[in-house]
Amino acid sequence: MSTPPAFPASTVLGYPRIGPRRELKRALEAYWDGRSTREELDRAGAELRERTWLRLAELGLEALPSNTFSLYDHVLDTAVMLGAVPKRYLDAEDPYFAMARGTDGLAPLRMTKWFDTNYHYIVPEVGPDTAFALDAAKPLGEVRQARALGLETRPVVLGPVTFLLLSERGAAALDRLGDVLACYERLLAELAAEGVAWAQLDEPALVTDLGPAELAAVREAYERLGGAAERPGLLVAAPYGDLGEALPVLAATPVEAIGVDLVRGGLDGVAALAGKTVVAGVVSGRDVWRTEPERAAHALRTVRAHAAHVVVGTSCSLLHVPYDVAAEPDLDPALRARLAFAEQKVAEVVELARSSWDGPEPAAASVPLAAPVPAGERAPYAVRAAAQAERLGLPPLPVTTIGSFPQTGELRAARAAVAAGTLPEREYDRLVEAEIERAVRAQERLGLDVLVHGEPERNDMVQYFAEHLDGFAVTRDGWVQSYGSRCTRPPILHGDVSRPGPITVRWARHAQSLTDRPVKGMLTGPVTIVAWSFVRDDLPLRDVVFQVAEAIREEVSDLEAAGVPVIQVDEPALRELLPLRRAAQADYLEWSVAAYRRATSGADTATQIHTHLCYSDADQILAAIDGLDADVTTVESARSGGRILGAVGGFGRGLGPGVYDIHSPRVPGGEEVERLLREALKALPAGRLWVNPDCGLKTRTYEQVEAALTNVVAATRRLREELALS
Ligand SMILES: CN1c2c(nc(N)[nH]c2=O)NC[C@@H]1CNc1ccc(C(=O)N[C@@H](CCC(=O)N[C@@H](CCC(=O)N[C@@H](CCC(=O)O)C(=O)O)C(=O)O)C(=O)O)cc1
Ligand SMILES: N[C@@H](CCS)C(=O)O
Ligand SMILES: [Zn+2]
Repeated sequence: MSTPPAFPASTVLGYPRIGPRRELKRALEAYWDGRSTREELDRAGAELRERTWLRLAELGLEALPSNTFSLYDHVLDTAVMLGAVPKRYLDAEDPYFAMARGTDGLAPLRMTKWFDTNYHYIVPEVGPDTAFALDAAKPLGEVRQARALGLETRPVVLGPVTFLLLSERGAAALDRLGDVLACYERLLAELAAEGVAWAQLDEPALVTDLGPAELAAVREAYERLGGAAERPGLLVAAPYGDLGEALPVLAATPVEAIGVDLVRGGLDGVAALAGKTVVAGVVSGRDVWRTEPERAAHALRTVRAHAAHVVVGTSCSLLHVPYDVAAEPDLDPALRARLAFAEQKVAEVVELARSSWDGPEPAAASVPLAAPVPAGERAPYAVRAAAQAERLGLPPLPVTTIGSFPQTGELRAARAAVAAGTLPEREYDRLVEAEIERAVRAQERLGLDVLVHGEPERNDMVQYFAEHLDGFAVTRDGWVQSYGSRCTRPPILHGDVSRPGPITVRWARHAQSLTDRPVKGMLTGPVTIVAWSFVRDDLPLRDVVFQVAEAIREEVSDLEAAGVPVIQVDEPALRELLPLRRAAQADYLEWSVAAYRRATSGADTATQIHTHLCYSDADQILAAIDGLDADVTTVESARSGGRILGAVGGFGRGLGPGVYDIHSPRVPGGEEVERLLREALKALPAGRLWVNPDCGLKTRTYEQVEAALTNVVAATRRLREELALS
């Protein structure tokens, strides 16, 4: 191939795509509900892309990315582009959304966490029979759409090695590397024929620990793609950490440009970048803090000393940060002045690219050493189990839910009205109480054993707590995509955390007053609260987590004092924060488990502590989950094909592997639930098995939930009878 033109001076690796006012969410949900057509959905997507490119150009960004838009998920887009659509989806009315969400007769593909973020991707299935065949319509279409606006773009595609490593079979799927590379070669040829100057292949898997076979795959992939006769210039981007041992391997291939994360990754290996264009990721895509210009300039100077050409960029896609600080007039001005969302980060990239990078060396980072871990122990499990059995008197295979019941439009609108000052708080509280009663009565009717209040008062399981703790700020419109059309507004943890007063007690007490059955109080754990917030960086993360743990410990104590017999402390993000490199994992697991125990160990022997994990490969951290010492652990299992069951044999306490995939609008039949329960009974003694959905029910409707739980209870009763007879 001929030498590509010089890479322009500034770029970002990707951009938010949900829309500044969540326009994509509304367009998707209208299409799924049958209120709009596929053409209308596509038009909404096209408008969002157009707005993004025009705004990035207006902000002065020199190299614009394309194909960073997705209707649901970019990993799913890549599977479709490569023809990796499992046969069972081909006849669905809309195979793309059938894979993402399932249909009446068809379960969706698995969904799990994207590296150490709160974004979730759809896990591709790649088998020996997958008939790879390139369909480049999406990346080509976006290049053409931008060109019609007079803008040249750099298509961004997930790279072949990460695509295969993230697929169901993981590293074993590298046996299909040759066929996948043939598709990528064709893609690059089609992009070159279109006149594209540069393409970006994202390879975040390269910042994880790679063995010899995986490193050989990196070498093979980029030797082959770099050697392709017809192709654009190639930028291989490695966000979320340090390239480590993959850096010399990648640097030795003919790719012209490498994108390095200089916020999370260090500068130690930069000498290996000699002769390359380096997209220096000095502006963080993972936090909302302004970039320190001295630190960024220092990194840029260091890279310049080695690289052939330096481009100022972001550490990763800006997908993980909200659009615009200017949309947040309510934030305290002193805090606002410290913040940068996507628009501000683009402006920082542009400004750095225009500056000379001269200036003083930055002051050494001064994060204090972590404080010692406070301890806390409960009575041995056997003692607790006996006391709790006596107090609760539950049947075998107790049925419970994970906490949330459907969030209604009425509640959401009421919360918006309280914020706008058009609905008095007292009226809102009455509405919440009525909703709690509705959830409690539904659970009694359905025959559940441990009830929940349904979380109707919560906008989100993290934001709600942030709103009631000191040390946090929350945003009005700081939405970030979590999966598909679902978004969160991560709170900003900027000061010391403390609890001014009880947070959940009045709602739990109200629920318990309505029923004789035990009600489970519902709290979010310290790791998850911190993981799903943007966190101050002047303290070790573990100290911040322990501050939150102290606040949750106080809440546990107040719930107990109010007579709540079961308390669940959710930690769905425990796996998410696991460092990507093994060397750092043991330390993290030690302090994160200790923080959970600090939050829960004040509980009385007869108070049953539950925890819950979902959306991640919990089987990989089972020892740590055991270390949480919760009396009962509920985990996602239905959506992930029961893979957790293979690992739970030695698990010593109560366990509820989910039997209902709450992500999908589809309702599982009684036989399906019974089959999943039988599978669980092969892995666990009946005395330890709990019956529950994969996760909370807030994204579902009452109609779906009641139908599904009817089937769950019926299947459980059949098995209870069988167990009693045997
Ligand atoms: C369980 N999960 C969670 C994760 N992260 C979190 N922070 N929270 C979680 O629960 N990660 C892992 C999993 C899966 N991820 C998600 C993420 C998000 C949702 C979800 O359902 N999000 C809702 C938004 C929730 C919220 O903040 N609601 C507010 C505002 C509602 C709203 O849209 N208001 C309207 C006005 C009101 C109206 O008239 O309707 C508006 O602003 O325009 C609230 O309830 O008050 C979503 O819809 O995306 C689930 C799982
Ligand atoms: N208690 C929460 C946990 C979600 S991970 C819920 O039920 O929504
Ligand atoms: Zn969950």
